[in-house]
Amino acid sequence: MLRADGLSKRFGGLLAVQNVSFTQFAGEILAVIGPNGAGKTTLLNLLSGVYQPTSGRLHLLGQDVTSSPIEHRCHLGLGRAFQIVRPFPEMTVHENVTVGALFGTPGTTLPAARELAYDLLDRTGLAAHADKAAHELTLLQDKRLEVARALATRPQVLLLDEVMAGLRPAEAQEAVALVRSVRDSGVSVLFIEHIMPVVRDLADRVVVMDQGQVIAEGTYREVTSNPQVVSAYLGTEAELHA
Ligand SMILES: Nc1ncnc2c1ncn2[C@@H]1O[C@H](COP(=O)(O)OP(=O)(O)OP(=O)(O)O)[C@@H](O)[C@H]1O
Repeated sequence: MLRADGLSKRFGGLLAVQNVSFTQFAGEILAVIGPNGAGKTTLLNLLSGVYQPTSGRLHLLGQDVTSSPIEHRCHLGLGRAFQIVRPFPEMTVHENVTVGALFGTPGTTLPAARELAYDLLDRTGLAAHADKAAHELTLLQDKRLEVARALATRPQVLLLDEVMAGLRPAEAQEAVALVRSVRDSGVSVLFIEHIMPVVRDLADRVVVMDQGQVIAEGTYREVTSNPQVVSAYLGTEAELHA
C-alpha cells in the first residue's frame, strides 16, 4: 500500500526524519511510535504530502508519489485524520462528511455524496447526530466525525495522527473498535499513538522512531522488549509496558 525508501526531511540544521524506510501491507494496521520529537508527525506529513522530502522516495499503491501534491495522494487513495479536529462548526455533522465525499471523489454527484455520508455516519456510530451542528458534538463524537470525513474520501490507506489523544480509557476502547472496523472494511491503517495500551491492542506491526530514525520494527511484544527501544523511552512519560 505504502513504501517509503530512505525518506529524510531536513529543517535547517535538524534532520527531523533520517533515511526512514518501511512498507505497509494491505489490510495491515501499522503503528508508528517513539518519544516526543522522534519525527513521527514529520513522517506523517511526508506521507500525506504536507512536506516534500529532502531525499528518498515514496510509493502509494505502486505509484511514485514523492513529489505529488496532497490532493493527488488523496484521490489516489490516501486519507488522513488529524489529532486536532477542525470540522466546519456551523454545518451539520452530515454536511461535514458530505464535503469530504465531494472533495475526495472528483465527479461525484451531490446525491451520491450525501448517501455515502449517511452510510459513513452509520458506520462510525454518528447516525443519531446527523442533523446536529458539528460544534455540539462531544470529543469522542468529534473524533468519530474526523474518521468519517477521512473515510468519505474513499481511502485505501488511512493515516491517523494521535486520534486517541484526550479520550478517557473507555472512550479510547470505543475508538479502538472503530479503527478495527475501518480495517475490517478493507482500509489499511497507519497510526501515530502515544497511548501504549492502544498500540498493543490495535497494531499488527509497530515501527519505532527515535531522533528521526527507525530504531526497531516488529510486533508490539518484540519492539517493547528491544533494549534500544526501552532505552529510547527511559526518562519519558510514556509507559512502555502498560
Ligand atoms: N516545521 C518545522 N520546522 C523546524 N523544525 C521542526 C518542524 N517540525 C518539526 N520540527 C522538529 O523536528 C523534530 C521532530 O518533530 P516531530 O513533531 O516530527 O516529532 P514527533 O515524534 O511527532 O513528536 P511528538 O510526539 O512530540 O508529537 C523536532 O525536533 C521538532 O522540533
